[in-house]
Amino acid sequence: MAKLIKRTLALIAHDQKKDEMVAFAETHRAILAKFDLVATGTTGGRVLAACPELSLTALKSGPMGGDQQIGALIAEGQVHGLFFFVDPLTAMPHDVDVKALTRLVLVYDIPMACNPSTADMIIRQMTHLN
Ligand SMILES: O=C(CO)COP(=O)(O)O
Repeated sequence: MAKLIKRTLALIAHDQKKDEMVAFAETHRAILAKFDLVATGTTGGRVLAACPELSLTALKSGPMGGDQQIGALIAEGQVHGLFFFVDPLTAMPHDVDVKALTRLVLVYDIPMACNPSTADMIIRQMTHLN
């Protein structure tokens, strides 16, 4: 029987990592097209500009609560994978939000990739999900 509900993946990239997120989305656009996507605001805008065919909902920008929105979706069981390209070299005003989000990923055992090489491996494993 056909599956009626697509699984959802979340995409987030800090500013210094957004080009890498766009490259990731372009490389894997065929797989990503099989999922519903959510993203923080600026990341979502960049990905949609590069891959307008994707089904992507852009939430608030990270510093304005976007990480928390994605954390809430994880707590509700609505996110099945997180691709969060983290910048380890820049201090973030919303660092506590980032920590809260990654904590919920651990609580709910959601697959998470924090860099492009891990993201490549995980997305290839996800081809069979949808
Ligand atoms: O800050 C972010 C994640 O912590 C990303 O937010 P934006 O995608 O809105 O830049």
